[in-house]
Amino acid sequence: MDFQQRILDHFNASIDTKTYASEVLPPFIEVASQMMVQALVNEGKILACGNGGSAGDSQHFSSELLNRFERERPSLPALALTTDTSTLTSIANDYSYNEVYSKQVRALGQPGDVLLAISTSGNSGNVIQAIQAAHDREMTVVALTGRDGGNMASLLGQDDCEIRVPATSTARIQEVHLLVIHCLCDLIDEQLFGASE
Ligand SMILES: O=C(CO)[C@@H](O)[C@H](O)[C@H](O)[C@H](O)COP(=O)(O)O
Ligand SMILES: [Zn+2]
Repeated sequence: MDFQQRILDHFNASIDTKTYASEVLPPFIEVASQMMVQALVNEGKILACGNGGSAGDSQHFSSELLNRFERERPSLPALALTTDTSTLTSIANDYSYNEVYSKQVRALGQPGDVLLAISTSGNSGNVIQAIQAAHDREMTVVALTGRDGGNMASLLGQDDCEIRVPATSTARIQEVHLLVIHCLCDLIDEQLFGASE
């Protein structure tokens, strides 16, 4: 096995996916950033959820709002619903794993908040139910998806925004999701705190 070539194959596939995504995603990323800025300006917050690597992305996003991205600025209200193991395990144990995020959204979400729903397949049941709960709470949804958008895509309304990575590999989709998250953080700072040098 030629591991050097295998590594290069990963790098090249990731580069190709990002190049293709750069041709289709920027307008959706801008809209999503505007949705988030509107929530923050109106004293709202952003909740984030996903599974596996997307749980990590949820926490990556919330930490960059709560702490900072690349500039000194006040903390911004964001919360990853993926971290409280007592809450997650009790809901999964007492009800269903599909409800681990939706029950938190129903408790924490307020009208005007945004849910960042992350799923490479668009078919994770707990993320789907989180979207339904967000709509019930009069929240809007930014969906980070891939493939054909899955069942999440058909749940989204005209006030929501889907950022769908044009790829099928979970790893390649996630690599673009992280770039999208950093674009969102940058655009939020630019709109809230002025153009950077
Ligand atoms: O990170 C990876 C694969 O790269 C995995 O942990 C992946 O996140 C898990 O299989 C998730 O359960 C996939 O869920 P989803 O992205 O389809 O919603
Ligand atoms: Zn991964």
